[in-house]
Amino acid sequence: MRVVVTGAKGQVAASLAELAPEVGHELVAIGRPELELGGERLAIALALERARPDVIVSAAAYTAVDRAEAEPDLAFAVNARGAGSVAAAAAALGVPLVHLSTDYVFDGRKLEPYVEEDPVGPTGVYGRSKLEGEELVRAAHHDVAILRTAWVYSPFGANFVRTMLKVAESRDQVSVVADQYGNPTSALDIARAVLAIAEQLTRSKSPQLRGIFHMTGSGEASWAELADHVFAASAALGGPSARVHRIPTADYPTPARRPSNSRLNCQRLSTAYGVTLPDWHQSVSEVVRRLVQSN
Ligand SMILES: NC(=O)C1=CN([C@@H]2O[C@H](COP(=O)(O)OP(=O)(O)OC[C@H]3O[C@@H](n4cnc5c(N)ncnc54)[C@H](O)[C@@H]3O)[C@@H](O)[C@H]2O)C=CC1
Repeated sequence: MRVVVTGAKGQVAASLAELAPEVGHELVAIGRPELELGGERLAIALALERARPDVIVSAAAYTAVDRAEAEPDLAFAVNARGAGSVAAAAAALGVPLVHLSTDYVFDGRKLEPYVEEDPVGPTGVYGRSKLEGEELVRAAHHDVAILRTAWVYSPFGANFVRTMLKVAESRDQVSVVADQYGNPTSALDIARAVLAIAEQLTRSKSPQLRGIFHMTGSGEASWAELADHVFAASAALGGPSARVHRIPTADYPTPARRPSNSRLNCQRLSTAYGVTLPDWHQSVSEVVRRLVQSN
């Protein structure tokens, strides 16, 4: 299977590039300048056509949640119209599309984990732009699995786990928000799941495999609990660690308001695809091991 992923250096794209050859798939990652999601629809279509995909994974996005509040036009150009253009290109090529979306389409007021049918209500520009992306993707192509994931970390790029390890190199204590709950998700696990999903999409036309699916690491955490585990795993390997000082969201004001509960229920994915991501503790330990040992 020849998998074409958008966003050459993103966490998910980099994880796919690492894994695909190991499991016998060809991976072509295309990023800027060849593929500019804020650019013309025709240019996006031509770049994807040249890559000759059997399946397209739409992983590139404007992911700077706080900066998006000051750059809504760019966030919507990339996450909404750009995503729609990728879907239109997949439709024109007659290939399935795996599109990544986010837990931040929800407002966080539900007390239980969100299911796919729950009403959406993004609290910021990033979430709104990704939600419009979902809608434009579905309007452009029927052969699509939209995967909403969350709290992504990996050995690559910018993410919370890497930030914690970096901060602990110079500080004994770090203040971390303790009243937002979600599902930490390793991009390495996303990559494995995306390939399994893409394989099934290329083989079967079943409507059960199409639509929106929640896909996160198993288990839930607050940011403070995640930080605790990062430091415990790192300390066990002789890496940097710090004490976690728990603070409420109110003490850590950010331009974008984040949902206090963005936990996702992933049952639908498991039923349709037989795919369940590993427990987050285990996956965080693996990423921390790689980061500490590469230092
Ligand atoms: N990082 C996270 O915590 C979460 C991410 N997601 C979604 O998962 C997907 C993958 O996320 P990550 O790999 O973490 O993202 P990332 O931020 O690591 O990578 C995004 C990639 O998109 C590229 N990109 C940005 N603007 C572009 C443009 N105008 N044209 C072409 N490429 C552009 C960047 O260069 C980068 O390679 C995204 O759709 C994101 O919205 C969903 C929930 C949480």
